[in-house]
Amino acid sequence: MKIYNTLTKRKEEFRPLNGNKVTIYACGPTVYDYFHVGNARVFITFDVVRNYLKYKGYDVKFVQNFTDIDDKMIKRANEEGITVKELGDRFIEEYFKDADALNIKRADVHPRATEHIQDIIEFIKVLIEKGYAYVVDGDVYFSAKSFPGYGKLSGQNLEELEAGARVEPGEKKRDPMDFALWKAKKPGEPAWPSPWGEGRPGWHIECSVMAVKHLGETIDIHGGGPDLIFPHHENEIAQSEAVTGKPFARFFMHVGYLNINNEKMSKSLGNFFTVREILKEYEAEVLRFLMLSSHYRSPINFSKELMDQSKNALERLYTALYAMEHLEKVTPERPLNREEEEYLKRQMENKNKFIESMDDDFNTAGATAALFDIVREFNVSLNESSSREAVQKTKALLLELGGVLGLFSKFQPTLLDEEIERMIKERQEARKAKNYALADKIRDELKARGIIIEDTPTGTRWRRA
Ligand SMILES: Nc1ncnc2c1ncn2[C@@H]1O[C@H](COP(=O)(O)OP(=O)(O)OP(=O)(O)O)[C@@H](O)[C@H]1O
Ligand SMILES: [Zn+2]
Repeated sequence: MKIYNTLTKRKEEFRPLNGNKVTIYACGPTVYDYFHVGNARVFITFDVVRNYLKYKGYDVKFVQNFTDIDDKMIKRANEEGITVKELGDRFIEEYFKDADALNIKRADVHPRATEHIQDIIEFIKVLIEKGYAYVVDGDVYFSAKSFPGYGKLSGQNLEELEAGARVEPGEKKRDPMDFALWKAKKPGEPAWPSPWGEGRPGWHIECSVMAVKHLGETIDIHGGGPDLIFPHHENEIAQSEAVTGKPFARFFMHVGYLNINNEKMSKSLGNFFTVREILKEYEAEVLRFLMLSSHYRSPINFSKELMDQSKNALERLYTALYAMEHLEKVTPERPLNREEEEYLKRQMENKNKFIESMDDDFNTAGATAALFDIVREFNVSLNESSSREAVQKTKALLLELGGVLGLFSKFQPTLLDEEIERMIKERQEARKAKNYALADKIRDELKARGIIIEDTPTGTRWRRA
């Protein structure tokens, strides 16, 4: 399969470094607020990348960090009158709520910067010993010019970079291109002891340290949003390769911008929707589907119209799934006839189309188109007199491929009457035992599956919505 590599600016054949193992590190959120739809694009993209590599049989280890100490964290914690730790704990919890709703699975490791301070200090010590970093009044800076490959990711040379660089007030670096590894404590800021005095780590160093610690000196795939190419990932490369002397990441993947009115959705511009807001109006899967309908590197111009289009498209897929579910119950169990065998061959071609699309730099737009081809083929070819096997195989195929994209999490096979009765009995027992949380959960689950229950003085009654 091929992946577009920002390092070489072209699609390259992907093979893992170590046999069947694939290591992926994605830069995660700064946890000072709910995440917005632009951030969600990155998380959903890497969730799909990971799913697909697993589907292909790779043994994937995926790490996504939480940046839980930086200027934004400190500012927000002060505004709210809480500690940076409390702020981080709160928004990590909120991150998981939205991620769960969007069916973004947990990473194998979600390291937090503040839990790696000692590792960061050790890493910086090596950089100083090797002559890549220097100390000024309790700050430590990385000297960009000391690292020969500096600029290789963003494709800029030192002169171009120098023209864009400046020294911010309060920074004591020798050269405008240098960047902070360690920042001396300022009044009112959280700080940790270090050989250079109390302070806190810079942003770039945390990812270098956590990636190497959890995934090894060379990782297969490193990624994030488009604004991370420079300086964040450029700096990560410099720090990591200066320490290890090995290539840091073999492939860099960068997601395209999610825009609104053709401008980057961002907190600082104020033109953003949080995922939490969107979920009040739409099923989470609609947002996920919207992201998948474009190639991950193409820009997306987010709008209500686009959400509505995605909603309709997703509904078409669900309608087909429920039609398959129905046919599966009423069709005769008999061997496939010739036409049905031909039909299943055409569906296998659609499956191949899905795989070819995904093999081509995770082209989810092509992959979702293949799902619609499967549905179209089903709609014209099968009916109540078709062989049950043909229906079952179609449904299994659609669920398998949709599952790779993280879709159809809301698909629930229809409940039989006796299953409903059994769940109602369980709920009654839970209520008797005063386990109201479980009782409500059962009621909600029934509701999600289209069963309405009513408690009456003579017992609980139910009906299908
Ligand atoms: N509009 C966007 N489109 C695509 N990716 C984005 C967008 N905005 C942020 N990202 C990405 O989301 C991830 C999480 O970033 P982070 O939490 O630092 O964002 P942020 O700084 O809060 O966002 P903002 O850019 O809105 O200030 C990063 O990989 C970042 O590149
Ligand atoms: Zn990072």
